[in-house]
Amino acid sequence: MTATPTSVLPRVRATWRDYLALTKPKVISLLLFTTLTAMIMAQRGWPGLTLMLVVALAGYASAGSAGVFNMVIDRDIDLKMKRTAGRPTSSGLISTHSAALFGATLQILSFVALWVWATPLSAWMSLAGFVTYVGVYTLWLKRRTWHNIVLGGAAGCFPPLVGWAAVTGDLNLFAWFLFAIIFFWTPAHFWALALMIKDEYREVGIPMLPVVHGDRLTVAQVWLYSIYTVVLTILPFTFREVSWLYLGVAVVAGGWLLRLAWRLYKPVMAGQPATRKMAVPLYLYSMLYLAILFLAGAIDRSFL
Ligand code: HEM
Ligand SMILES: CC(C)=CCC/C(C)=C/CC/C(C)=C/COP(=O)(O)OP(=O)(O)O
Repeated sequence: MTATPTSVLPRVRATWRDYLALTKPKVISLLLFTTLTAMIMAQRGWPGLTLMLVVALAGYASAGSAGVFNMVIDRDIDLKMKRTAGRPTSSGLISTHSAALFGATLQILSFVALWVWATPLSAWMSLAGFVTYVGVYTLWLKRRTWHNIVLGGAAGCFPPLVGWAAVTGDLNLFAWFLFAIIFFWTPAHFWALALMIKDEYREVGIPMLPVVHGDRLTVAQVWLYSIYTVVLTILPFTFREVSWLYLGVAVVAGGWLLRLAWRLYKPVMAGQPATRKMAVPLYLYSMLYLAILFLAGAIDRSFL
């Protein structure tokens, strides 16, 4: 009898890598970037290595915990989509019970760490992000309405508030601007992606905008939200919260966002179906754009 190579046997024991995968590390990297740069903006300089490390670890744990619960709740639909079928909660490699225990532990540790070593408000903001992602987006809206990512998208806006509150113990108008920038940015980020994977969403019955109202309304919404975003990013300059460096970056990087959104909008409005190739540039650039903008804000408020 010939032995079966171990690489083709189904795995029965989860490793730390599988638990790490439950936390959606790539998505969190950008969420955390907005948290840490918001801390620098709040401090108008370096807030200290210890506080940065505490917030980075606790922020990871909180957003990671949200990702874990999202994968527990959505394990049925995740299993039916190619992109997500291999998730440990869908494949059964990690049981619902173990995943929920892991997620709850992360959330409790994060809340306590932020409360004790940062500020209570930062702990509440992080919990609010968790509740919005798991409760409002995943449990309530995701399977019900195409507005899911607009309202539920507020979850991804909390990380800068966590960072700001960790430094100042408070939130001001500029901190809420950072929240609003991500709020208006999310549709361009997500609906560009939704156009790329609309067939998968259709098959599992998730009412994302391209599935329920088609490509034309989607690109029109993406175009409108891109305009709102760019206008909004310029406003802090008028309040003298930031100076010329940030303004220059916001205009140039925002101009590029509008260019890519327009290049998606124009052919689709002219009657062409939105293809994956048409949507990829905007989806990929959306992430770079947000990173550049927050980095520019941090540099501007530290040195100018
Ligand atoms: C409701 C709001 C949002 C929705 C529905 C959404 C949805 C998604 C989805 C489905 C992906 C594909 C990732 C994968 O296959 O694992 C993705 C990728 C990504 N998202 Fe979002 N997103 C949202 C908000 C955000 C926010 C606020 C950030 C950060 C500030 C963010 C950062 C990223 C990053 C960095 C990726 C790339 C991950 C990769 O390459 O695997 N997203 N998003
Ligand atoms: C401060 C704090 C705790 C914030 C947490 C917010 C958070 C994790 C936002 C990320 C948004 C995101 C990955 C949405 C994808 O969900 P999806 O279910 O549509 O994507 P999927 O199909 O890949 O699971």
